[in-house]
Amino acid sequence: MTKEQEKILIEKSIASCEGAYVPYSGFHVGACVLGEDGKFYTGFNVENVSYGATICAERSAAINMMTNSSSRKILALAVAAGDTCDTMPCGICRQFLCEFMAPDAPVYTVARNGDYMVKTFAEIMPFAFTSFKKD
Ligand SMILES: O=c1ccn([C@H]2C[C@H](O)[C@@H](CO)O2)c(=O)[nH]1
Ligand SMILES: [Zn+2]
Repeated sequence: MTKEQEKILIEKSIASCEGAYVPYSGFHVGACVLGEDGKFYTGFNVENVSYGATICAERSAAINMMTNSSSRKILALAVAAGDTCDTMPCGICRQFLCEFMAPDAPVYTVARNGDYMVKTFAEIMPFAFTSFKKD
Protein backbone atom coordinates (compact mmCIF):
# COMPACT_ATOMS: atom_id res chain seq x y z
CA MET A 1 0.00 0.00 0.00
CA THR A 2 1.72 3.17 -1.22
CA LYS A 3 0.90 6.70 -0.02
CA GLU A 4 -0.60 7.37 -3.46
CA GLN A 5 -2.85 4.28 -3.22
CA GLU A 6 -3.87 5.34 0.30
CA LYS A 7 -4.88 8.78 -1.01
CA ILE A 8 -6.92 7.31 -3.91
CA LEU A 9 -8.64 4.78 -1.61
CA ILE A 10 -9.68 7.52 0.83
CA GLU A 11 -10.83 9.94 -1.89
CA LYS A 12 -12.87 7.26 -3.65
CA SER A 13 -14.59 6.27 -0.40
CA ILE A 14 -15.68 9.88 0.14
CA ALA A 15 -16.87 10.29 -3.48
CA SER A 16 -18.89 7.06 -3.25
CA CYS A 17 -21.16 8.47 -0.52
CA GLU A 18 -22.87 10.36 -3.34
CA GLY A 19 -24.60 7.28 -4.78
CA ALA A 20 -26.00 5.99 -1.48
CA TYR A 21 -29.73 5.08 -1.52
CA VAL A 22 -30.74 6.12 2.00
CA PRO A 23 -34.42 7.19 2.14
CA TYR A 24 -34.80 5.77 5.68
CA SER A 25 -31.67 6.78 7.63
CA GLY A 26 -30.39 9.66 5.48
CA PHE A 27 -26.92 8.36 6.43
CA HIS A 28 -24.70 8.24 3.34
CA VAL A 29 -21.87 5.72 3.54
CA GLY A 30 -19.24 5.17 0.84
CA ALA A 31 -16.58 2.47 0.69
CA CYS A 32 -13.62 1.58 -1.47
CA VAL A 33 -11.52 -1.59 -1.54
CA LEU A 34 -8.14 -2.20 -3.15
CA GLY A 35 -8.16 -5.59 -4.88
CA GLU A 36 -5.20 -7.91 -5.32
CA ASP A 37 -5.27 -6.82 -8.98
CA GLY A 38 -4.20 -3.32 -7.83
CA LYS A 39 -7.56 -1.81 -8.83
CA PHE A 40 -10.06 0.12 -6.73
CA TYR A 41 -13.71 -0.90 -6.35
CA THR A 42 -16.33 1.32 -4.75
CA GLY A 43 -19.69 0.79 -3.10
CA PHE A 44 -22.34 2.56 -1.02
CA ASN A 45 -25.20 1.59 1.24
CA VAL A 46 -28.52 0.62 -0.35
CA GLU A 47 -31.45 0.64 2.08
CA ASN A 48 -34.79 -1.15 1.96
CA VAL A 49 -38.21 -0.58 3.49
CA SER A 50 -37.63 -3.95 5.15
CA TYR A 51 -34.70 -2.45 7.06
CA GLY A 52 -32.84 -5.73 7.56
CA ALA A 53 -32.53 -6.14 3.79
CA THR A 54 -30.21 -3.09 3.68
CA ILE A 55 -26.77 -3.66 2.19
CA CYS A 56 -23.87 -1.74 3.70
CA ALA A 57 -21.30 0.18 1.67
CA GLU A 58 -18.48 -2.22 2.62
CA ARG A 59 -20.22 -5.35 1.35
CA SER A 60 -21.37 -3.46 -1.74
CA ALA A 61 -17.72 -2.54 -2.55
CA ALA A 62 -16.50 -6.11 -1.97
CA ILE A 63 -19.22 -7.53 -4.25
CA ASN A 64 -18.35 -4.91 -6.88
CA MET A 65 -14.72 -6.13 -6.80
CA MET A 66 -15.71 -9.78 -7.20
CA THR A 67 -18.28 -9.05 -9.90
CA ASN A 68 -15.85 -7.05 -12.01
CA SER A 69 -12.57 -8.89 -11.49
CA SER A 70 -11.11 -12.22 -10.48
CA SER A 71 -9.71 -10.63 -7.27
CA ARG A 72 -10.82 -12.46 -4.16
CA LYS A 73 -8.46 -10.67 -1.78
CA ILE A 74 -9.01 -7.17 -0.38
CA LEU A 75 -5.66 -5.51 0.38
CA ALA A 76 -7.20 -2.42 2.02
CA LEU A 77 -10.62 -0.95 2.82
CA ALA A 78 -11.80 2.63 3.37
CA VAL A 79 -15.25 3.55 4.67
CA ALA A 80 -16.47 7.14 4.68
CA ALA A 81 -19.48 8.70 6.38
CA GLY A 82 -20.45 11.93 8.07
CA ASP A 83 -18.27 14.59 9.65
CA THR A 84 -16.14 12.35 11.86
CA CYS A 85 -13.86 9.41 11.16
CA ASP A 86 -15.47 6.99 13.61
CA THR A 87 -17.95 5.09 11.42
CA MET A 88 -16.72 1.51 11.77
CA PRO A 89 -17.89 -1.49 9.71
CA CYS A 90 -20.86 -3.24 11.37
CA GLY A 91 -20.63 -6.78 12.73
CA ILE A 92 -22.17 -8.39 9.66
CA CYS A 93 -19.64 -6.64 7.40
CA ARG A 94 -16.71 -7.63 9.64
CA GLN A 95 -17.73 -11.29 9.42
CA PHE A 96 -18.33 -10.99 5.66
CA LEU A 97 -14.96 -9.27 5.04
CA CYS A 98 -13.15 -11.89 7.11
CA GLU A 99 -13.25 -14.23 4.12
CA PHE A 100 -11.36 -11.76 1.97
CA MET A 101 -9.09 -9.66 4.25
CA ALA A 102 -5.85 -10.64 5.97
CA PRO A 103 -5.41 -9.78 9.68
CA ASP A 104 -2.80 -7.11 8.87
CA ALA A 105 -4.83 -5.42 6.08
CA PRO A 106 -5.57 -1.75 6.84
CA VAL A 107 -9.10 -0.43 7.47
CA TYR A 108 -9.45 3.35 7.06
CA THR A 109 -12.42 5.12 8.61
CA VAL A 110 -12.86 8.45 6.89
CA ALA A 111 -14.70 11.73 7.49
CA ARG A 112 -16.16 13.84 4.69
CA ASN A 113 -13.35 16.40 5.12
CA GLY A 114 -10.69 13.72 4.57
CA ASP A 115 -9.68 13.14 8.22
CA TYR A 116 -9.14 9.44 8.85
CA MET A 117 -8.18 6.76 11.36
CA VAL A 118 -6.54 3.49 10.43
CA LYS A 119 -6.76 0.10 12.18
CA THR A 120 -5.74 -3.37 11.07
CA PHE A 121 -8.49 -5.83 10.21
CA ALA A 122 -7.44 -7.98 13.19
CA GLU A 123 -7.94 -5.00 15.51
CA ILE A 124 -11.56 -4.59 14.47
CA MET A 125 -12.23 -8.35 14.17
CA PRO A 126 -10.39 -10.23 16.94
CA PHE A 127 -11.14 -13.91 17.64
CA ALA A 128 -12.94 -14.24 14.30
CA PHE A 129 -14.89 -17.36 13.39
CA THR A 130 -13.09 -18.62 10.28
CA SER A 131 -13.68 -22.36 9.99
CA PHE A 132 -15.70 -25.32 11.18
CA LYS A 133 -15.25 -29.07 11.31
CA LYS A 134 -17.84 -31.65 10.33
CA ASP A 135 -18.58 -34.45 12.84
O1 LIG B 1 -20.20 0.85 8.38
C1 LIG B 1 -21.37 1.09 8.06
C2 LIG B 1 -22.33 1.50 8.98
C3 LIG B 1 -23.62 1.75 8.53
N1 LIG B 1 -23.93 1.59 7.21
C4 LIG B 1 -25.29 1.92 6.72
C5 LIG B 1 -26.37 0.91 6.94
C6 LIG B 1 -27.60 1.82 6.91
O2 LIG B 1 -27.98 2.07 5.57
C7 LIG B 1 -27.13 3.13 7.50
C8 LIG B 1 -27.52 3.36 8.94
O3 LIG B 1 -27.12 2.29 9.73
O4 LIG B 1 -25.72 3.10 7.37
C9 LIG B 1 -22.98 1.19 6.29
O5 LIG B 1 -23.26 1.11 5.09
N2 LIG B 1 -21.74 0.94 6.76
ZN1 LIG C 1 -22.19 -3.42 7.53
